[in-house]
This record gives sequence, C-alpha cells and structure tokens, in this order.
Amino acid sequence: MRLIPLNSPSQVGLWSARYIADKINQFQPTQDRPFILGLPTGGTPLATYQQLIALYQAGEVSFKYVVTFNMDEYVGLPHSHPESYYNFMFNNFFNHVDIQQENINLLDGQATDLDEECHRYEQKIKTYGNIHLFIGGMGNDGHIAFNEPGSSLASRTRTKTLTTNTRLANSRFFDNDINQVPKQALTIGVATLLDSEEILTLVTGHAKALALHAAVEGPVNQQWTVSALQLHPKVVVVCDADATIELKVKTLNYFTEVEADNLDNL
Ligand SMILES: O=P(O)(O)OC[C@H]1O[C@](O)(CO)[C@@H](O)[C@@H]1O
Repeated sequence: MRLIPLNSPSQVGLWSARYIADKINQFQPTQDRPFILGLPTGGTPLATYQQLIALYQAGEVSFKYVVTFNMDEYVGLPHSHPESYYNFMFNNFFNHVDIQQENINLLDGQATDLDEECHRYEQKIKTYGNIHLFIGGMGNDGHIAFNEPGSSLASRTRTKTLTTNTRLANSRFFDNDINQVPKQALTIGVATLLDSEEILTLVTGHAKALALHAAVEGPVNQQWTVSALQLHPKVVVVCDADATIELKVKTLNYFTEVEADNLDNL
C-alpha cells in the first residue's frame, strides 16, 4: 500500500487527477484496447472530477478510449433524480469530457430484476478482463463502494441494504431528510473491487479518520470492509491532513518520508 499524505481536499483532487491522467496516457488506449476505469460518486471525488475535466480541457488527457464502470447506484431512484448516481456522473463528469456514451457502464437501480442486473454487470466487466484502475472513496463506517459493515470480503455485485449510519451521512444530499435516502443500493462486491489491477482510494475529512485507520492499520475484517484493501497488491490511498488524525505518528511519518519526493508542485 502507498499512502499519499496531503494537506487539503483540493490537493487530493489535484494529485489524484494527475495520477489517473498519467495512467491513461501511459496505457495509450485505442478503440480496440481501451483503458478500463472504475469510478465512485459522493462528495470526496468531486475535486478529482473537476481536475480531470481541467486536464481534459487543457488537452492533457482524453477519455475517448476509456471504458468506465461505476461502483454503485441507489435502488429505486430514477436516472433523472438529482441524487441518482447516474445523474451525478453525467452532471459532474461525463457531460464535460470526450467519453463515448457506449463506453459508460452504470448499474441500473430501477431494473425489474436486480439480481439479473448485478449478474449482467459482473459479466460485462469480465468481457474486458480486469478493470485497470478502480477509483474509490470510503464511508465514515469504513464501507468501500456500498459494502456495509458485515459484508463478505468475497462478495460480488449485488443488492445491499444500507445502514442507518450511511443513510444519515448521505441525508445531507437529500434535504437532510433520512426518509428520502433509499434503503438499498446495488454495489460491486469487495471481491469485484479486489479483482482490479490497481485501486486508488480518496479520503478527506475528520469523519473518515477511523475508516482510514481501519484501512491502513486495522486488522482485515468484514466490519470495516475498507480493510480488505490490505489484501490487494497495488493500492494507493490519497488523503488530506484531517483524515489522518487516527493514524499512529509512526505510520504517518513513515509514509510522509517515503513520499517526500512525490509531494512537490502541490
Ligand atoms: O465521499 P462521500 O460522500 O463521503 O461518500 C463516501 C462513500 O460512500 C459511497 O457513496 C458509497 O459507495 C462511495 O461512493 C463513497 O466513496
């Protein structure tokens, strides 16, 4: 695991966007050999999307031959709902870059057969082989995608019932009314995520401090599904200072020293 300790959420956005753009450019994707990118939603990745759009506008990256798979979607929200992850992705990213519509993959939380929809999604990922880079965040309770505490670390894409904690945290997007937050979501599983060739996780703010501790220092366990990142050979965690307050000084000092040369120009 690499941990990139930065100061602010905007630095996390800048650093992660550059990292993603560099990965795409190094891969040199073509129509027949696209770059497969996994994507998150939520408040944390907004700065990254803004910086990726800026890099695209500056001609420094293209998404023409990038295929995307989003990690999750609420059950029952129409695409047009302002808080559907479909709407989030088009508003905050897809509408502003040169991605081809047919290369965008999102779970359909309105499918009549949700099990079949999840199966379809897993199969579609398999048709591309592995996801090259999956970007993620983490919930305050240490969920990764919507794999809530207690989710199997061997899980695949399926329907999950959201915890009250998660619905409370996300109620800030729903007029602070928990009753408006859907009770279920479709989500890739922990094992689906771990199949990716590389995972880039974004973590900002005090509220994520315990989750970051669990991801970096905690034992691997299904109560903090983000801890499963420790099982993956290539994980980069990019965080701001507020998110690190539960890490040991020793841990933070180590990663700061290791990354000293990579933190310039921010
Ligand atoms: O960045 P936020 O808004 O805190 O969201 C936390 C996490 O919860 C989810 O919305 C659930 O998947 C993730 O996409 C996100 O990483």
